[in-house]
Amino acid sequence: MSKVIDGKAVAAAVVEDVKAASVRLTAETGVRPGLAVVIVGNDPASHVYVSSKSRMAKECGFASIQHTLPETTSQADLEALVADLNADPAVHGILVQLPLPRGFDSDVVIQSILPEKDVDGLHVVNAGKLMTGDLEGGLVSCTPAGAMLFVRQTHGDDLSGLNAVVIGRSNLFGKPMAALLLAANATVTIAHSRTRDLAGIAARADILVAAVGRPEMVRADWVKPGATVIDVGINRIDAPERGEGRSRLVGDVAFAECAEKAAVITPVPGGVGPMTIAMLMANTVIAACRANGVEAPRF
Ligand SMILES: Nc1nc2c(c(=O)[nH]1)N[C@@H](CN(C=O)c1ccc(C(=O)N[C@@H](CCC(=O)O)C(=O)O)cc1)CN2
Repeated sequence: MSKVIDGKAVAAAVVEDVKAASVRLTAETGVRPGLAVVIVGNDPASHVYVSSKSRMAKECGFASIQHTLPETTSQADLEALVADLNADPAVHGILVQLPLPRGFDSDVVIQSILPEKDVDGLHVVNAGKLMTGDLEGGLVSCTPAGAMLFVRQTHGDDLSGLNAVVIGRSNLFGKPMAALLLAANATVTIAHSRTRDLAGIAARADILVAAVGRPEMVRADWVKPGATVIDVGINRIDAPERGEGRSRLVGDVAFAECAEKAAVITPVPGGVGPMTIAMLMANTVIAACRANGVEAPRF
């Protein structure tokens, strides 16, 4: 049986470090880190995530400003809000919750955020810094940064000689995760829906990362004995065994059978998910430190 990573505990430890860095910054400069969280529309899951982000920001001692906009907001109005937040010196981090409602051009909105305030790490400047191995100069996307912390805690900072396979090639996760693994000297393969022999490629991975959004797609025969398996999927499936109309969360990995073969594995829920919000707090305090000429903490 493998070691199951407790994402909530790791996230809580990150948040403690963020709080300490926030206190230090305020003591040295009188500045409180400021995080602006923007949500458009009524998606219930997005509202839950945004409330958690705002609550966690307050816990970290940040000034947290939530902008809740109706679905009828125009692209121009959203971009105007981002421009105001860019110009506000009390705001060090700007987060636009994704997905935006149909009709918005998310990419244009994300690229309108100043790179130094892009605490989601999605601006092309931050993506470019990550791609060129400049991990300290930019801001790294939160979920991959969290998943990478698990990998570093398991294998150390140098992954030389290890094969890593990332299944999924999204800008939000797959590509930045692959870049982080590469920067740590892993031999990295990005696999996706058009990859031939996905199972065979996955089975060669010392570090297998699944981010495809397909419930329990990764089966035991995809896992190399002794591998580290990081599950980034969050899929809600019907659970009639829990009663009529009930559902449950599962990852992209068939947890029970894969745990028999892996040395280390993350659960869903309680694995990578909680790290997303913790690393957002980390990025915000980093951005606030940099904006005020104070050495930024490393996570
Ligand atoms: N602007 C962004 N939008 C979105 C991001 C993001 O990083 N930036 N990521 C996701 C949603 N997300 C945060 O925004 C997020 C997803 C999941 C969790 C989490 O803790 N999940 C729990 C389970 C929660 C549940 O019970 O439903 C877990 O895995 O344990 C936190 C944040 C898309 N949008």
